[in-house]
Amino acid sequence: MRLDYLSIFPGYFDVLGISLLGKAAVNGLVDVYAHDLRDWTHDRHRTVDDTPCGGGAGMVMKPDPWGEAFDEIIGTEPDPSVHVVFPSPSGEPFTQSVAHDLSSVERIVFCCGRYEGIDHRVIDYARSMWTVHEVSLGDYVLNGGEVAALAITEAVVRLVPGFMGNPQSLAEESFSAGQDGLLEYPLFTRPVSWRGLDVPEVLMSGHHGRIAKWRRDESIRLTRERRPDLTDSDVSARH
Ligand SMILES: CC(C)N1CCN(Cc2ccc(Cn3ccc4ccc(-c5n[nH]c(N)c5C#N)cc43)cc2)CC1
Repeated sequence: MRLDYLSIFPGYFDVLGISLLGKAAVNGLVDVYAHDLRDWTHDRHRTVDDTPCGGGAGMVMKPDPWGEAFDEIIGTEPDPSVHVVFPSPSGEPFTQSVAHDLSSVERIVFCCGRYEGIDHRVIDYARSMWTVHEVSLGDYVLNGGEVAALAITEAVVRLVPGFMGNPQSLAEESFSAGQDGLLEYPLFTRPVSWRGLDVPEVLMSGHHGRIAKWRRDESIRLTRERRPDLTDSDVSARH
């Protein structure tokens, strides 16, 4: 998998050389390339923004540098196998399902906007050339797309076959299909007693059936309390 990042702050992506992502890069599972959008400007100030047409607050990212960067980094021929991700506050929700879909893609280009956003023609042009995902991490406001691109990267790359040491741990996670969309149960490890707080006895019983039931009940309880949106009527009826 090749990952490209276009940003006026390419240094954000230095972190991808650390920890698991670093290992994936070393193992050749993932190739990471960060690019400074200003390298495709031609004025002395390396200008990437301008005032919004029609007025309004803030600045908008000019289309020209993006187009020239696309030409050099991706190419000038349409190729639907290239997936271009635009993090955006007005994007579709980024979900585990989208992460799963992207984990089997060979090439992803992340376009990280700043200011009030990117001239919409850039996204329209990208849609005419590649497979585009305009996605939002959630209903809160970031200053740009870089942090979102990092989060999306981690969610996607950890699903790439061969990346995680223990693929079984992926199967038991929240939001993965295998858990009926329920939140994960509480986790415990040694010591059994810690600052007057004990591990639930059932988990030390060695009775696998009771343990499985306790975990399921806890997942249902937590999901009903914290994420009623995840419990549809069918799921509620089943539990
Ligand atoms: C009326 C008019 C003046 N308002 C102007 C501000 N608009 C919202 C607005 C707010 C901040 C930014 C900053 N920004 C630039 C690129 C960019 C990419 C992603 C995100 C982002 N924020 N939150 C997420 N979950 C995101 C994701 N993924 C934020 C970004 C861009 C846009 C709302 C309308």
